[in-house]
Amino acid sequence: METLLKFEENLLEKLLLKLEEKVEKLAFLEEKIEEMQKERESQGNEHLSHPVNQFKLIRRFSKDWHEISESLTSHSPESDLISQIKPLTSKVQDTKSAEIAENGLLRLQETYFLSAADLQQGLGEFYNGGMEKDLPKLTAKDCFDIGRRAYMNGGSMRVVHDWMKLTLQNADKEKDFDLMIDALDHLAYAKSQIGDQRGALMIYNKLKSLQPDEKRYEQNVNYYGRKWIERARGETEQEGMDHSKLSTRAADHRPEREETEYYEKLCRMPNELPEEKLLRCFYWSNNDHPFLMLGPVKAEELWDEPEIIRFYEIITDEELEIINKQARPKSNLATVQDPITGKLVNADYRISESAWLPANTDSEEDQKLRQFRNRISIITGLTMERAEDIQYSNYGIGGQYEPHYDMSTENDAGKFDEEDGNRIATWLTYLNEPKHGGDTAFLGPGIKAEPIHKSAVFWYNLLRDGSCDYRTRHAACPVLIGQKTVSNIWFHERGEEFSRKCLLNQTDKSTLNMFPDIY
Ligand SMILES: O=C(O)CCC(=O)C(=O)O
Ligand SMILES: [Fe+2]
Repeated sequence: METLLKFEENLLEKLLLKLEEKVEKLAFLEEKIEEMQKERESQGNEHLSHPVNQFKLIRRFSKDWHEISESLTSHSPESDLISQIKPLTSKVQDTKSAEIAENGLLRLQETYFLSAADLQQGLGEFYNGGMEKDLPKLTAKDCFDIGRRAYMNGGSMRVVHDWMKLTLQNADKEKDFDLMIDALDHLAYAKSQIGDQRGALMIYNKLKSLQPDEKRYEQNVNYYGRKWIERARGETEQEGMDHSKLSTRAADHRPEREETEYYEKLCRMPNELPEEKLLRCFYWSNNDHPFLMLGPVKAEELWDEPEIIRFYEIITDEELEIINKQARPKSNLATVQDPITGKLVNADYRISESAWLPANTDSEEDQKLRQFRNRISIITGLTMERAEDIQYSNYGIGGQYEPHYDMSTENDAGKFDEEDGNRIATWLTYLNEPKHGGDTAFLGPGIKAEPIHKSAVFWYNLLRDGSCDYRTRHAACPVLIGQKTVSNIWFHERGEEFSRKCLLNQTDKSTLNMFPDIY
């Protein structure tokens, strides 16, 4: 009996431990649910058009839902709920979506000259009349992770500094002591890098008093103390001064600085045309083509040399819907279960995703897409025979496309297929209209095309003698607010021998224009 009694005591102890564990887990889940519901409610009116909300949604899947799924797994590994959560959290983690989202916000900050506080406060200036309470805010941990990302990218320490300062202010309000220590540590380093040795010293002193066992703080106090004294005596130059502008890009992804700065400036500034520039707008029927005679297309010259033309209303709602419908499952997007239908649907949050639509079956949808292609062929006078399939792209947080040429240039290693020839022209359709940002910037003329819903821009990438037109270098500016989807069609040289005749003189203006004098 004594053994039995002892055994029972042991069992009770274990049961109690189990129970406590479960209660703790339940409390954790309850807290998570409350936190996430609160965050969802604070999304404000703008929901997913707001980059901060997009960022938060991705973070919930990479962090919160991951933790929930881990916690549930230890409760009941076979649960139905886990099988729904796991594939998505793993995909979000595998695709490094949280990192991409952090970089997206940093890119917006850099391009549009936003302060860390602008972003933290929910970009109020872009929401006319947007009430303060309707704007999504970044938490202390959000700020820390963004600042840490900037630090790991090896970008501007001024940016790291500002994010860490903001982290501190918010961690103080949220009473997150551990986070304050981490933020102070990074802030001190950033200060030392931007030449504020005294500031760094003061923070390390504070850290030393908070955590006396941490040897590194003591070493840093000594080091920065020495530096500061040397500087005060004029013995050393100010060290580690960060002269780089606001570069937040990862070191291995930093194209030519000068071009990047120019492109970012173009994105940031309003479109400006030289006063003397006379650009035309007109109805285009391509020399009274029977399809266009009664319904010519509204056209507008965005630039003349090289000629960049915008056509309005060139795609129907139905065609748009088909493109979206066909492209979504093809883009490499994570799938989630639709809570109403139970079917798997795509969660499109990625920075930029592309899909190719061959439109080569007998289905009604594909026939409609071929009709769209045919319309473009009639408008441009170019054949679709060698044109590429429709390419669909969807931009996410800070989604952009760095300056590039669409054609292969002399320097490209993998040249084009000789049978098709180079990409002679580009047709770029805007499938929707973001609220801010997302313009297509043309670096040659220094202008940009706003993404206007259902319009398209068209230009030739090659000169009349087949050589590259380097004035066509272009880029997609980061999307600040809203969503942007586009579709490209690239035409190739072969088959255009009669529609765009080859000339010996590439600079002959009268023949360079696609549209000879209209008037
Ligand atoms: O999305 C844009 O504005 C431009 C896209 C582009 O240049 C491309 O896909 O080649
Ligand atoms: Fe392009």
